[in-house]
Amino acid sequence: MTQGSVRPEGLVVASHGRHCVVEAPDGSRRICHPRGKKSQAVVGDHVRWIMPAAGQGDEGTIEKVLPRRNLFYRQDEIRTKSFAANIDQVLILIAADPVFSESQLARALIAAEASQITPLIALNKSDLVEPFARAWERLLPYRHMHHGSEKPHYGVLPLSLTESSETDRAALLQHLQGKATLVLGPSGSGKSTLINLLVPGARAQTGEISQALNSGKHTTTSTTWYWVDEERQTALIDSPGFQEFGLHHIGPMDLARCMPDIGARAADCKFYNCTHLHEPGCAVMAEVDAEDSSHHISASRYRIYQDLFEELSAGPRY
Ligand SMILES: Nc1nc2c(ncn2[C@@H]2O[C@H](COP(=O)(O)OP(=O)(O)OP(=O)(O)O)[C@@H](O)[C@H]2O)c(=O)[nH]1
Ligand SMILES: [Zn+2]
Repeated sequence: MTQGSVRPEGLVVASHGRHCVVEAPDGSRRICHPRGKKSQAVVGDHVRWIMPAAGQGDEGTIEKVLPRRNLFYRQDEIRTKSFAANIDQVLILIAADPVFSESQLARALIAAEASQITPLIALNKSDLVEPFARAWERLLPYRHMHHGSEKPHYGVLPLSLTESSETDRAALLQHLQGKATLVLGPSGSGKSTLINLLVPGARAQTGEISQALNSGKHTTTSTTWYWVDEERQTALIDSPGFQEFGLHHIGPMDLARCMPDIGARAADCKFYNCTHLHEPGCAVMAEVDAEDSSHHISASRYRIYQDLFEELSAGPRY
């Protein structure tokens, strides 16, 4: 068998099962297979790859996945699912309608903290006045979360992607410029609207890729990388899987560290190994719904902490 030619570093821009699409520095794209388990790549990976030799088809081979700066993933009791590698931030897109799940939002934020990736929250559909006011109110603990410094811990951005699309496009671009941003959000929050606003023709691109990957079958790729600009400096990564956000890779005792409002108080607990569930002298419990305190922890945030602590402490069910 003749050897194919080794190509310069490539970027994985889509994945479907074991197949993926690799983009060369010149922008050309090709379907690739991993050579073995170790070369199994995810979207955002930089890879060393080989083009097929003449007469050996047109699919390339991934030889090596280069070291990752980070990997954003979720984990349930059985398996790990990767969203993407080497990303700069996670944009969590929720909306005034459908009503968002605070628990899902908290889970995504915890996963981002655990991977040390900056999250940004955007609340869409500000044109739906009353539902928006309610949702904005529910985001109060997130808008006001501080961790020592004056600057809020999380950016929270109001948007109306359909009603004031041009203004919001500009506002969003300020946050996205020069970065690779993973977009996550529940169904109906406006992810497709957002991607089509920033990447005209995204739909067509996805269609082509999924068609190539599945040789014509109408299934969508699981994760896709889109360039926003021609210079290929700003990217959006679209990925499903927000609904079942397992956090089994996080130990219960690491949970407080990944919830900044709770973590900020934990150092003042009487016991160094306080679980903040029942201990005397717990500084966290003292702040739950404390009306006139700057260290206020909302009742809903504390309930999410309790539930997650229990979930992450439980052994495997099988
Ligand atoms: N009123 C209002 N509707 C919006 C806004 N942005 C998006 N929508 C509508 O919300 C609906 C859902 O938007 P999509 O972009 O399809 O949502 P999605 O997150 O991609 O949903 P899935 O494909 O199910 O994951 C569509 O009917 C949009 O037109 C907005 O700012 N205001
Ligand atoms: Zn405590």
